[in-house]
Amino acid sequence: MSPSTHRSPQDSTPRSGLVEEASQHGADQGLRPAHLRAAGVIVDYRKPGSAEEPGSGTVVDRVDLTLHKGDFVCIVGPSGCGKTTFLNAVAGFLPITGGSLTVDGSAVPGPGPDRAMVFQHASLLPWRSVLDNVTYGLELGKRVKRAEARERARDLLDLVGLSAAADRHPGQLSGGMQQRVNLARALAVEPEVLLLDEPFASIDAQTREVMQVELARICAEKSVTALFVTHDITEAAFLSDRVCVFSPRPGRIVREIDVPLPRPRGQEIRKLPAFQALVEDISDTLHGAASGRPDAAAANGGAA
Ligand SMILES: Nc1ncnc2c1ncn2[C@@H]1O[C@H](COP(=O)(O)OP(=O)(O)OP(=O)(O)O)[C@@H](O)[C@H]1O
Repeated sequence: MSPSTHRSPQDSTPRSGLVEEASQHGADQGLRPAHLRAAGVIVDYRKPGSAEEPGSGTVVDRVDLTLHKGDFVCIVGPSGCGKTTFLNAVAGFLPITGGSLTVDGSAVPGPGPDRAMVFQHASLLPWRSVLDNVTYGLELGKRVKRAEARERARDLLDLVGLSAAADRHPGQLSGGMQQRVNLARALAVEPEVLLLDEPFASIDAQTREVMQVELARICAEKSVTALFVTHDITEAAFLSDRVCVFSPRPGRIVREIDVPLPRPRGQEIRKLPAFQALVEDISDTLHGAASGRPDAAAANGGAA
């Protein structure tokens, strides 16, 4: 049997016995309050009053997604399907056109310190030291005294393995090190939810695998709730508690795939047959979704 279960919000037709497992999962999760909830979220880029046909600018289409405290969820989907758009809406950078987005039951009014975003490119301030880059967000918020901010930044640099680089400048760091600083900077504001948009996409494959282990460890240690967008199926399988597969634009969740692999996860997990079966299952679903046959792919994957 596949190591995963599946859930397809747009299709309530039972496809296999695994639907019962998914329902059980839902019932278990239902005992915990939702932390981040997207309910019927629509994002449409069409300008108000535009002569374009209604719906022509729809990029995200009725996305339902619930994350509980400490969940790690990855979003995968074809290029241009709306993954970044959805993440930006959760961050509050973009208004939603329909549905609702809540954190701990309160509507997301716009950007806020409860949600921090890590982008693909580290965009550190080159004239500031590594330590001062990490304290930057805290200085902007002005809620933390300087001494406390520096102490917190030192703890975070320790967590990401960069204590020795605190006084260096970004230009003196490798891409992987810069992205570690970026992560420490995002964690410094102690966000409720960490949003990550392909943060390791421009890092070499070997460093990337190390960073994945580190990120999983850090999120577990800090009980961070994480929503992570990636094109890399192996990365999604390694990091996630659940993988959400989006359809081509307009992006909808065609399937949520549970990842029942134990934690903590080390590099050795990649060699497990269960891991490889999971990667294949996600891949089949993604290719099915991209070719417009998400249900066929989901049924095959779920019943394998
Ligand atoms: N500001 C904007 N105004 C109008 N359309 C936009 C805007 N930003 C993005 N789009 C369109 O929305 C769609 C989804 O873009 P988005 O970047 O969210 O996709 P994605 O799934 O993250 O893509 P990729 O995987 O290639 O990064 C694309 O067709 C894109 O052209």
